[in-house]
Formats: sequence, C-alpha cells, structure tokens
Amino acid sequence: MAGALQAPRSCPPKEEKEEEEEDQEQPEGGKEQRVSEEEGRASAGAAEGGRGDEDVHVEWKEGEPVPFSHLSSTLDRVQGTSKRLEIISIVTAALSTVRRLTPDDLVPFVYIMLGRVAPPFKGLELGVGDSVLVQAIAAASGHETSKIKEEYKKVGDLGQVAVATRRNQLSLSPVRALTVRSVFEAMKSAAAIEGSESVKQRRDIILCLLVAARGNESLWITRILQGKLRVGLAEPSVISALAATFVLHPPASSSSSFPSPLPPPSLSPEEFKKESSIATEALKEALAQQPCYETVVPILLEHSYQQLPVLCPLTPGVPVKPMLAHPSRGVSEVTKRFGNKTVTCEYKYDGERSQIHWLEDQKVKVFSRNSEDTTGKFPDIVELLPKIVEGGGVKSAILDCEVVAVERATNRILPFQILSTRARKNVQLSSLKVDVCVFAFDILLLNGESLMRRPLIERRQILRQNLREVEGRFKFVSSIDPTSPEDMEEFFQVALQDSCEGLMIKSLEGEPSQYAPDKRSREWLKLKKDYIEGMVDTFDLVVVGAWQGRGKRTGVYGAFLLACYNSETDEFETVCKLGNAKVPEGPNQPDVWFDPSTVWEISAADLSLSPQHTACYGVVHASRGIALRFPRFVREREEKGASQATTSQQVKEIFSQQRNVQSGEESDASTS
Ligand SMILES: Nc1ncnc2c1ncn2[C@@H]1O[C@H](COP(=O)(O)OP(=O)(O)OP(=O)(O)O)[C@@H](O)[C@H]1O
Repeated sequence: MAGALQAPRSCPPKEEKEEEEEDQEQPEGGKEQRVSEEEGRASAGAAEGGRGDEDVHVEWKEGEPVPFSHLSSTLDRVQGTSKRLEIISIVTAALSTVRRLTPDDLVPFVYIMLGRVAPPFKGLELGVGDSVLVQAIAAASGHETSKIKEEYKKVGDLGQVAVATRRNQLSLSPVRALTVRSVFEAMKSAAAIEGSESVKQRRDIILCLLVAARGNESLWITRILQGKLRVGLAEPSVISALAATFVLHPPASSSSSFPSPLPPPSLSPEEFKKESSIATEALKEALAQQPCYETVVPILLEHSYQQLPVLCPLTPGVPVKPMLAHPSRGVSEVTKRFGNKTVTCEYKYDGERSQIHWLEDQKVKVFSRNSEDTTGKFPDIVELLPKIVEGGGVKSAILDCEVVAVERATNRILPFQILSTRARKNVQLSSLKVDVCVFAFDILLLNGESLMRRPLIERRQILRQNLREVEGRFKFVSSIDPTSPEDMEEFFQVALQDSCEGLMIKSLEGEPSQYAPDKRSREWLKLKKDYIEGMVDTFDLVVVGAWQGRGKRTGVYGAFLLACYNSETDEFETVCKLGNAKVPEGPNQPDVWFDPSTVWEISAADLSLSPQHTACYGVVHASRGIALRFPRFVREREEKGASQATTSQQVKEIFSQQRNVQSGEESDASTS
C-alpha cells in the first residue's frame, strides 16, 4: 500500500529542548468559562494538508461536550513538532482544558488520541480497512471511488485525500459540529459491528462523520480509523501529559500536596517537573495493573495521583502488563550482574506467554503478552483449569505462564512454529490439532490478594502449594537455585537438550525480586544459545517496505526493508534490508511501503554504523544511524504488534554493549 507508513525518519532527530513550563496552559476559574480555539485556527493552516481557509472557531461552556475541533487542532499542533517535550506540553494544555470544563470527556479524548476505542483486552479494534474508507470518502465528497483511489495513490495519505476532496464540495445542508464523545461513540460502534452487513454499516457510520467534519477534522478522523495518527504521539507521551494535567488540576478534595483545584502560583517549574514525574510513575503503575483508562481516569478525578496504584488493584479478568527480561551474553555476565544475590534459573520455554486468570465465578480468561484476550484460542486450558485449582481453596488467581506445544503421546516439547499453526479464535475442543502444556512460572494474585510485592521465593511457594500439576498439561517450570556458575552452565545445557531456548535467571529474594509489571527488568535475565554464539540478541523488526524481485524473482518481493520502533517519537526507524535482490544504493526508497504491522524476528552478525539507515540517527554518530549486519530471518512474531518491536533505545543499548565488549576484547588482545 503506497505511502501508508509513517515515513521512516531520514534526518537526525532534532535536539529535545527543555520543557517550557510557561507553555503549560494557565488554568482559569469561573463557571461560565469559554474556551476559544484561536490557537488551533492559527496552526491549522500550517498543518500538513490543512485547510487554513476554513473557520474552525469553536467555543464550549463548562459541562458541554468537548468539540471535536479541540482534539483536531491539538493534533494539528502536535504534528507541527517532533520534540517530545513540546508534544507533551501541547497535549497537557489540551487535556487541562477538558479537565476543567468537561472532565467526563477525558476518557474518549485520551482513547482517540491513542487511536483506540477500548483497552486491548476488550477486543474492540479500530483499524478500518482502506477500501471502506475510500467508499466513505467518495460518498462524502460526491466523487467516484476510482477518483479517490487515484488520489490516494498520488498523495499516499488517505486523510489528506479526505480533506482535499471535501474542499471541492459545493454545499451541504448545515450539520451539527462533531464532538469528541460523538466521534468516539461512532467509532466504537463501527469497531463492534460484525456480520454480513458490516462493511455497509461501517461505511455509513464513517460517512456521517466525514459529512459533519470541518477543516482538518476529516484528516484526523480518517487517520484514527486507519489506526495510525502518524504524528509521533506515543502512549508514554499521552500518559505524561495526563499526569501533568492532574498535577495542574488535582481534585478539590485530594490529599495531594497541591490540594486546590488551581495550581498555586508558588508552583515553580522545578516543583512542577518533579510532581509531574511522580504522577507519571504512579499513572504508569496503575495502568500496568489496570490497563483501562475508563477505570483509572475517574479515580484521578476523585483522588490524588499518589493513591492511584493502591486504588487500581489487580483484578481477575483484567490483564496485567507482563514483566520482561534483559538479554545477557553468558553465565559469567549473569554472575557478575547478580553478585552475591540469590537467584533461580528456570527453563526458558519457547512458546506463547499467557496470563491465565481464574475468576471467582469460576470463569477462565487467558491473555497474551499484549494483553489481548486469547481465551478463544485455548479451550483446552479453559477445560483444564478447574482441575488445577481443585481442593486448594483457590477462589481467584492470576498466573504467569508459557504455553508450549507438546506431542501428547510422549509429552515431548515441540517448537514454537507448531503452536503458531493453531487458529487464533473460536478454536473447538473437539477439533484440536495441536496439544499444549502450560508451564507456570509466577503467580500475581491469589484469592483477591496481590502478591506482586512479595519476593519471588514466596510467590513460587504459593504457586506450588496452591495449584496442582497435571502431567503433560500443567507443570511448574523446571528450575534450580544454583550455588555456583558451574551449576548454571550445566542447567543451561540440560535446558537446551530439553528443547528449550535457554534459561531465565531471576532474582529470588528481597525487594528486587518483586514482580514489576510492564518493565524490562534487570532482575530477570534471559540467556539464549544465540546470544552466546554471536549477537547478544535477536531483533523483532517491523516490515515497512519491499523491493520487487527481478529476473527469476519477478512477481515476488526480492528484498524487504525492516525497522525498529522508536517508542519516544512513535516512529519506525529503518535498521536493515533483508533479501537477495540488489537494491539501489543511497537512501532507502523501496518500491512499496507497508503498513507497519508485521513483525519478524531477525538474527544478525553484529551492529554497525550506517549512513543509510535511520535507527538512532544522530544519537551515536552525528550523521550515521545503526544497522544490522548480515541479517537472517528467524521467524514471524505473530503475537507481537508493531509497537512491541525492538525499540530504537534497545538497538542503541545493544550497540553500546557490543562496543564495550569489542573494546574489552581489544584491550585483552593488547595485553596478551
Ligand atoms: N521461565 C520463564 N519465565 C519467564 N518468561 C519465560 C519463561 N520461559 C519462557 N518465557 C518467555 O520468555 C519471554 C522473556 O523474554 P522477553 O521478556 O525478552 O520477551 P520477548 O521480547 O518476547 O523475548 P523473546 O524474543 O526472548 O521471547 C517471556 O515473555 C516468555 O514468553
């Protein structure tokens, strides 16, 4: 699909400027506040594809629905900068206005900015197909669909096509201005539609939105429906802005250090910065436990952010963001990292991360690494769970597990590729072709009580005491608590013989061994065969473009362009080409750009500086990015979304580690 990708960055990132607290919107008091969109109007014309000629002047009174143009002009402004702190500042100002005038609309405002209508585990996804959007844009503008398709091919951005074709409309009977809530509800119902009439129904909903849209609104409506805003607005920035909003506007009754509904004039820039970062951490913690803005935001409206993590407890049925591990190069590095700490070594099974919830009403829910509901994929686990909790007095539980394909006759572990052949939804127990065994390695909640702050040694004991193994179907992970590096080395070899990827080495006692949701923690190290043999890690990269094959390969792609994900700017940065076909030298210009959605695991010989690739451009070298050398396809990572790909920050870290090792090797060599 031509140009559907946010173009990978081809120039060095601009230097981040210090956040200018003066930029933060200054709150006003009073009942009859009216907010003008002057600023939005001013910037709308400058925005990409914007219609600066059209009046988007909107005012709203306290308690009235937030006009959609408030969100649209916020996105216009965000699009005008690539500086993260500036983006946070713009979004904070926009959210602050909503917070003061119509706080009930904060949740839809936030969700729309994130390109979502619900948390991932609710299974309501936007991402309307381009063909439906083309039809709706054609109907809204009075053009043929062929004309819209042609424009799309030329411009490469359907949002801009929606704005440009609207410009040619002659007259329409006046329609009511869109509100954030009405757009949100319309998008939610479009996402929920199923069945044979769904395409038509979805098209009609979108048509209504486009007809009512003014100015740049149709640009944003189209992009939101496509599931990509392409303005560098990643979720961490939205979280920081939401946190700053509540530092500026805490609830009147809150016990925070700033109890008034208005920030005291004495709030210095330093205090604001400090409080904002405390609030951001609290908000992240709460969202890791309850990844659900409709739960968290109403609590923020009533209570201080300091209380947030306590007020958003783990809840069976709501997925917790999983704790992740850091790669390590070998047993000696692991031993050095943990020093005298007690650790445990567990098999690293090659399966699918699954969080299994046992609810009080005896229902079972299974969630993926991305917090998606995968219960429909595992009817065998649903059937099994009552046997696991039987007799142990378990009323509710949240288990962290790896689900692995096994050969039922021998219970031998099978490669991940076998598991990936199982359908993703509506799997019937009677027609299962792939058998699985659940390997449980952690328990986060038992009988309503969160165990995350307990040391792993206790959680492990609770897990093993309260749940029952069923041979070949539900097992506790194989583990040892090593007393020497040799123990670890030996266990690593045994794990490989048992068809595992390697080991997970985890801190076992004390505070460091607590469960840290949503963190890639150094208290969990992963040790894989590949790391020891060569590269420190494989990379999960997004396929962003391709070159057509030539000669024998005509008709198929001959090479692919792969990218890592910059989680700070929400951009994909190219890091290597994969394939045999010769591709032109110079800046990467593939024949086709893809939507960033497919993730491949790639191994490589090492990392090097590259003038062609944009990963970490200007970060480790003024005019070079980082590239993978000799990349090799390992497998598709179906369970990962584009934003779960290896981040640019991780690429930089691995590059630095490699440099350290290389300079260590050089000095070793020079002393020998
Ligand atoms: N005993 C175990 N403890 C924790 N995780 C395990 C274990 N066995 C297998 N795993 C899997 O290994 C993964 C840990 O690696 P990491 O945290 O880096 O996730 P990842 O990005 O999916 O990495 P990888 O590509 O190595 O699977 C877990 O997400 C889980 O799926």
